[in-house]
Amino acid sequence: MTDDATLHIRGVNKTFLRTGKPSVEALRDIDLTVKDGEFVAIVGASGSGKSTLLRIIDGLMPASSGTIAVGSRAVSRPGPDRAMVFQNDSLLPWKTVIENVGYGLAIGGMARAEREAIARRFIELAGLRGFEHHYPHQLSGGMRQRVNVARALAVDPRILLLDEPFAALDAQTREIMQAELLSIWGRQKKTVVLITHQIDEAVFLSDRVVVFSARPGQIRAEIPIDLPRPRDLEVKRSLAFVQLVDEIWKLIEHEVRLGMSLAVD
Ligand SMILES: Nc1ncnc2c1ncn2[C@@H]1O[C@H](COP(=O)(O)OP(=O)(O)OP(=O)(O)O)[C@@H](O)[C@H]1O
Repeated sequence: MTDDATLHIRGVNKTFLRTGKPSVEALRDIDLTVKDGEFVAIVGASGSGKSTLLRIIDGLMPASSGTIAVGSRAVSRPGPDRAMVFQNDSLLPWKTVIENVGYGLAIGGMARAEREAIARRFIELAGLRGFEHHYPHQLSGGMRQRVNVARALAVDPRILLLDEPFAALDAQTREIMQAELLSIWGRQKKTVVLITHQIDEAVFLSDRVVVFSARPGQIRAEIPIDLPRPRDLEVKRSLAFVQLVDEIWKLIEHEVRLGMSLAVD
């Protein structure tokens, strides 16, 4: 496996062909490099192809054209170097927390004792110590989403792909999760691509915010976020933070309005 976890997205296009209906051009000419250890957030109108791009990066779906590489290695299918966290928790309801967190390792063939030891480490990191043998239905939404994040981290991916991971949470839980994610990332230094509709979440977490145009998704702007790190929730009250959120909102507002008028049947 390559040591360099830089993500290279080159000339990616995606058009969905639909039987009996017009095709949908979702992505056009996406070129993006996410450096090893960098945290990049993607924001944009609904339907601008953000989730499609993440699925292509993860290898769940092929691009119509273009390439994805991690370091010098081209990727076209899911692999242990990338892990995805979805908006809705995707836990197995019949498995306990420790079994869910160790699930990716079990699939990889790791023996029980070893994978449980690793799972315990990530359960602890996610602040879930004491809940190892609970089932998903015994946890709150925020706790389930922490299990999802722990499960993604347990396979030790070089690249973490987060598709609106906190969208289903209430505002306070979301803020706590944002701070937790930052502290985990501060220790683990993964390459991260986060999709979010919350501009303040994008600014708070990332090194760079990429703004997508309305469909077909194209990169409209890239805004470096030069707020000092480590960041805590206090930074959200600073003038620099508010100005960045405002700048990005102005960029995206026009695209959001356009996106509303482009809904697909
Ligand atoms: N399997 C598919 N078949 C046909 N069209 C699709 C398919 N998946 C996505 N699309 C279309 O591609 C476009 C991009 O969808 P995508 O989910 O990537 O957007 P998004 O930016 O993630 O949206 P949101 O922010 O609402 O989640 C949309 O118009 C969507 O309807």
